[in-house]
Amino acid sequence: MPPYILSRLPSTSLRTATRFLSIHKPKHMATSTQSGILKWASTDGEFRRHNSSFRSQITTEPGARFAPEIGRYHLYISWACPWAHRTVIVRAFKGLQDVIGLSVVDYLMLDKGWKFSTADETPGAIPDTVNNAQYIRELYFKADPEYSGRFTVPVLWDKKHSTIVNNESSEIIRMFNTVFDDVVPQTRGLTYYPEHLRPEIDSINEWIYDTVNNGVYKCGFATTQAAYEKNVVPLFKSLDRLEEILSKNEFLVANTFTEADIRLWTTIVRYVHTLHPSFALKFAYGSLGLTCHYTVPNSFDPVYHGHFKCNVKSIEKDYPNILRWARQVSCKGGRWA
Ligand SMILES: N[C@@H](CCC(=O)N[C@@H](CS)C(=O)NCC(=O)O)C(=O)O
Repeated sequence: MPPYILSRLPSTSLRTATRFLSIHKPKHMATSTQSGILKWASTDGEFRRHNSSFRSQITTEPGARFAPEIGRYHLYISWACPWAHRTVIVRAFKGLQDVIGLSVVDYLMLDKGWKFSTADETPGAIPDTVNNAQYIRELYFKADPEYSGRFTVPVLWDKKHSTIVNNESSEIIRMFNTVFDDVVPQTRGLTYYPEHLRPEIDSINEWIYDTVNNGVYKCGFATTQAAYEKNVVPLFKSLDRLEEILSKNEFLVANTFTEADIRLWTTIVRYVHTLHPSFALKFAYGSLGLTCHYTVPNSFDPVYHGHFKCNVKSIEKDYPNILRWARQVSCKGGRWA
């Protein structure tokens, strides 16, 4: 096993992180010897996210190729994925469970990428009853035989044209937010992207995406000390900034619960060991009619703090307002289900 990259920490603030660390890089993290689908970093050691390839929209415009219809679309997610997690939350908040089908891949991703399992093999998994695929990659090739990008979740599938509509979570949540309003009148007008707050939401999303949502990946998948340090500092600056915002506000934008909260929450919830499982499971998942089996009580997904080594500070100990907000968002899930 290669020596753990943080053993060469230069600055005092970063050095404090070592008290949280194990001394070896976890096996699943990218190394320069990894190849193929599990190779995350570029040759300079930095993780660079690829743009999502399928960017069509479901719209209510007359003659639209992808029109909102009950039972026509299917969402593929992984419970392990914060991007996919956003989409399944908005699907639930907007009451779309009976409108858009759901498949959940196995939590484990190996050489062929995300795989489907039965619930007996992996609790929480929901096989692909639409395409009968064994791996997510099959959907990409069905939609485009020449596809050469990554095989990511979420995937929003159109059964009518047998193709992928969109595989970009930020766009999928925007569609779910409004486009089915005529077919699900019960949640019409319930919006997580209110018009008057859009500039503020867009602006906060932008830096949170770069330094927090994607920032944790840039730290976790870095294969050099330099690449790690370049990204861990902005990540914690942003967490400090969020702590300040949340010390004065209930939610991120205008004291209103918006998509900015949902987008941040799915990252933070993977960060915190002590967001009590009853909040996360019962409120955020259970009462939404969903079950999250990949977490177990008392070890709430420690992926970023532990595996990704984003551990200069701890949310539990150093960010009381982010923790308070994260718990509150979990409760919102229950109230709105
Ligand atoms: N831009 C995409 C990113 C999705 C993404 O990166 N998903 C990860 C899981 S968290 C994935 O499926 N990765 C598989 C791979 O890159 O091979 C989105 O926001 O929807």
